[in-house]
Amino acid sequence: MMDITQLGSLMAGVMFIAAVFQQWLTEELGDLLRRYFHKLVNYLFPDIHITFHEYQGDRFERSKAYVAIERYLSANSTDQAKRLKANVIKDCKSVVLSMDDYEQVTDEFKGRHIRWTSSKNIIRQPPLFSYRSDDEKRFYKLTCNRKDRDIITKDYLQYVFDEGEDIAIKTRQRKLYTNNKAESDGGWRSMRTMWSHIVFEHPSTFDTLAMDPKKKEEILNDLITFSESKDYYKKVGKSWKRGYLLYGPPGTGKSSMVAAMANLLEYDIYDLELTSVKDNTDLRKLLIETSSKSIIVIEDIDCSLDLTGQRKKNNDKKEEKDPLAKKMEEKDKDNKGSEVTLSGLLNFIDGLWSACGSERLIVFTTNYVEKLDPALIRRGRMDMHIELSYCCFEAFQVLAKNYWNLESHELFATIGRLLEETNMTPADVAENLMRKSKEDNAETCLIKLIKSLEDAKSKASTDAKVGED
Ligand SMILES: Nc1ncnc2c1ncn2[C@@H]1O[C@H](COP(=O)(O)OP(=O)(O)OP(=O)(O)O)[C@@H](O)[C@H]1O
Ligand SMILES: [Mg+2]
Repeated sequence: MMDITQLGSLMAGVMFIAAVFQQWLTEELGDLLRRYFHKLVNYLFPDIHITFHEYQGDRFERSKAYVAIERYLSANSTDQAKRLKANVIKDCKSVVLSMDDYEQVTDEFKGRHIRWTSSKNIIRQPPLFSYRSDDEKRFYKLTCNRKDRDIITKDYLQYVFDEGEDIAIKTRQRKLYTNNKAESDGGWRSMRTMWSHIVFEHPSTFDTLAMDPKKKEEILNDLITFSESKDYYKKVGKSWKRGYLLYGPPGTGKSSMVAAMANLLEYDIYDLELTSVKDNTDLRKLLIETSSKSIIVIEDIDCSLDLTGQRKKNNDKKEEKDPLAKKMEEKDKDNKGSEVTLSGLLNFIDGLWSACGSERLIVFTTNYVEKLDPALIRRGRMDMHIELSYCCFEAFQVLAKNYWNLESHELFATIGRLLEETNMTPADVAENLMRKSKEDNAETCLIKLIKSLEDAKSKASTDAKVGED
């Protein structure tokens, strides 16, 4: 027979086992129930929603994601929407349509369906201290199936953002920037941007550029390869930029080529006037403010600064200078107004800061390549050296086609011979071919050009004779 104590222990043991079993059952059951509950919710509500607000927090700037989505939807899905908003761009030259509030469009990505809705929240009481005066908060809502969540949030959204950025680049108005001396004078003014800009509209293209066709083809290929090599530059660990040195006599098309490059790749141009830059710090500030997809051009680099001299000066630093010479040097510096040094410029081109933007060309132009410090133009800094020279016959043919739509003419042979015998810049040839009065026609202009070439030839031979004497 069991005594009372043994019975009590047995009961306690049974109760303990029952409690453990009950807890296990609840957990298992709970898990099971939870799983079924989730399944039921997924079945009843299979979609997830992601919202993208136009403004995040109280920021003044529109959210980049929202703007990219807006552009993407404008380009791809507006034909589905019934109510559209019109945005006029490029000085009323084109209209971009975007879907109006509370419109809905659908999209498809790798077989998955996506729904986009444009919507807005009306804020009853706008915050007291807000940059924005509007009391409407717009947002886009993306709806997709829960099971597509990963592919949509990773691949699809990245695709939408990239497409949005591409559209922005294609539809933007390109700009020609220049650095303004007055803006970098210090004080409150230095807070403002140091670049000022106008709309960039230059008609020069590679088609209108008169030069040796082989060389032109080589430059075109180089530029196109560069613009398509984002991944390659990343792979080899180089920042995505390329330097071009354009050299040759005045009027051979250096500036025209910079414009043609910008038109080909749809880049902005930053025309950097080095003599207006106070010092290396300002040069770096200017660099930081430039955007990607741009050409930074320093024209007539040989005249911009005494860069080679500057280097020499640094080398003689240790020598004791006589006070008068020192004073003269300082005065000279004041007159020049710029303390940018060669090393500052080299840093600008390929120092660490130069990687702050990407897809950028740096172009130097000069009439005197031999005057430049070799450090400035070594390969890697100026990757391609392009000589623009006097007009050859092929270059003349391009100009004849541009100015008179002329492919051939009996006078072409004479012109070809004269161009071989004398040096004339494309600018001068173009000047002769230009229509200046109503009486001018292709033939009168060709005759005018022949006359100019003959004059130039006889002038060159008299100059040579004088030189010999
Ligand atoms: N290679 C060229 N092809 C077509 N047009 C040209 C060419 N070179 C010069 N021109 C014509 O001459 C004008 C002056 O040329 P551009 O300003 O490009 O010369 P540049 O080499 O930059 O001269 P500079 O060294 O004086 O700055 C251009 O507006 C263009 O009409
Ligand atoms: Mg020029």
